[in-house]
Amino acid sequence: MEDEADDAGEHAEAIPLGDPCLVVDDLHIVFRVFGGKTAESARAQGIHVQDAEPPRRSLVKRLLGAGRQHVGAVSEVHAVRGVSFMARHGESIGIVGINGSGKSTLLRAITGLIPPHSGSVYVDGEPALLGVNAALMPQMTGAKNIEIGGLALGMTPKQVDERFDEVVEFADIGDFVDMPMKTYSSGMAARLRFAISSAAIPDILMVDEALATGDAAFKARSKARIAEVRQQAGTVFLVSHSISTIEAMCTRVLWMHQGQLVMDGPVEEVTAAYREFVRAHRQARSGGQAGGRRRKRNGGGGSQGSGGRARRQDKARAPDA
Ligand SMILES: Nc1ncnc2c1ncn2[C@@H]1O[C@H](COP(=O)(O)OP(=O)(O)OP(=O)(O)O)[C@@H](O)[C@H]1O
Repeated sequence: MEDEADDAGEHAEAIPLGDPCLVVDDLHIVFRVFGGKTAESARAQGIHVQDAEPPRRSLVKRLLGAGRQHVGAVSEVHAVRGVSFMARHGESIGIVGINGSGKSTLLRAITGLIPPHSGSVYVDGEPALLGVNAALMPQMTGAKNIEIGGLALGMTPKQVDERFDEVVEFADIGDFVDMPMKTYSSGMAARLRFAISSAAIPDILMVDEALATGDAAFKARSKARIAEVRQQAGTVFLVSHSISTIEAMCTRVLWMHQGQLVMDGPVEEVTAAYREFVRAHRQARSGGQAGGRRRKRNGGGGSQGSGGRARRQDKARAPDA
């Protein structure tokens, strides 16, 4: 969680809301992960992982594979767990949550990039979304990606042509537009994704961390573009670790934790609760890490003296526990 001085104190303007444009009903997203290590590290982060049934193999495959060692386990990462909410035309909805809480997965599921394991996503109209982590081609130039991305969003070749210069200017990538995207910094790529995905004023605009990568001028342009989308009855979803950006650009906030929606409400209410949670989470983690480092030093054959110091620290911390 970061606070950006540029945004601090700003608030998104409330506009009259339209009819529902999106209903997410008891949505579950499950990823199959091959390899035991991934499951272990995910579990260590508090992510809900369960061992999956091994896939049924055909007789031929079983015979060919006979004698081979089974490498790693198949596990399932339950990334989104029973999420339900409704969004209306004109809303600007922020999604907050610590790393791995399921924010991007939820957005990708709304765009239709990931099929639900169970539950449903209903969208009013055809969602013309380039989506989160949009599949722009790293080996192609920015120019080619603007063309392909624009067409994928439903623009005609003429419209792509007309908006080309505006997209380049918005993304502020200058001459890099003629370079392959793999040469871009992550900030440049994120700005270009945002510029392409918002060029056609989509019904639903998904913004995943793109705003964290720009300077104050890019943020101001993005804010104006988001306002334009909302004015034209579009809906905006914004994932950001910057609470002040969420406060400046959103009218409602969803808080995800371990794949679940733990809070959905007005900006001030949710961000206040989330700030408090993050502070406590950080304190718990820094306490845990300090303990971990201490244990490692002692375990590494440290002198009697350092072990003594560690024990005294533990005693001093005991009343807090
Ligand atoms: N393609 C995938 N295959 C397997 N697991 C995945 C995949 N994509 C995401 N996950 C897992 O799903 C969980 C949710 O990930 P997600 O990227 O949605 O979280 P996030 O809240 O957006 O995180 P961050 O803030 O770090 O971007 C994580 O445990 C992640 O490891």
